[in-house]
Amino acid sequence: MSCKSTIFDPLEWAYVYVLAKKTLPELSFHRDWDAAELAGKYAHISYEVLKDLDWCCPVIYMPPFEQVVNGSVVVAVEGYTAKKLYRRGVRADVVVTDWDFEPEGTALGRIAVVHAHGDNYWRIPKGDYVYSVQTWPTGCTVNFSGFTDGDRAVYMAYYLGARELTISGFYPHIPLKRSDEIKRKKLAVAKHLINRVAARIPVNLI
Ligand SMILES: Nc1ncnc2c1ncn2[C@@H]1O[C@H](COP(=O)(O)OP(=O)(O)OP(=O)(O)O)[C@@H](O)[C@H]1O
Ligand SMILES: Nc1nc2c(c(=O)[nH]1)N=C(CO)CN2
Repeated sequence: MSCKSTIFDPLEWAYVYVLAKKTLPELSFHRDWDAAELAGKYAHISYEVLKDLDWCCPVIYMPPFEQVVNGSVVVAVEGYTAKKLYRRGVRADVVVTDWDFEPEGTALGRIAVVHAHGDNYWRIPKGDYVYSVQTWPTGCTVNFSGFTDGDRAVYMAYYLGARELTISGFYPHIPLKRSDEIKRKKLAVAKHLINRVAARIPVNLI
């Protein structure tokens, strides 16, 4: 398989990145490029493996999800969610993760999309993963836009051809894992970005 770096919509990414930096100046964006370079060295699988799936109408499961519904692709946001789906008898087709919420659950999915950023790149493993970045992509990495795992999964589905999508469990008012100012601001960014995609295709929130 050919392996080239890909960015779907540089203008959208520029919008997202400005928004994220303005909202969350406490994060280490100055190390995002180091993260992308490392991911570029790790990456040997193109995001194109994702094109083998039928993206017409995916379901994206966020960590607090309750309902399981039919869809053409099952996307789990974080290993935690892949585990939760597995316990309900569902295998994730894709796990979108920045490797910090029960990452061992990533192995339960078929394809993992591992995000490298300036506050995690020393923790992400080298493996048979698709690597996403939040800089101009390098090596075999991909920039889908989006920021947190949840909204990045939504952008990914949109760019891979979703004509409509369902999100199960996006409850930003009930933060999981921890509830601090950074988490609340990240979830507010996620909500804003999901709404941007929802202006382009129908997004059902359940
Ligand atoms: N109520 C919720 N609580 C937590 N995450 C949610 C919720 N609803 C949706 N999500 C999505 O699930 C992802 C969970 O990832 P995780 O809890 O690891 O946080 P994160 O965004 O990686 O931030 P941090 O690394 O600072 O904890 C979030 O990025 C967000 O997109
Ligand atoms: N530099 C940096 N980038 C990120 C971070 C983070 O903590 N630091 N968290 C994200 C997902 O929530 C997405 N991108």
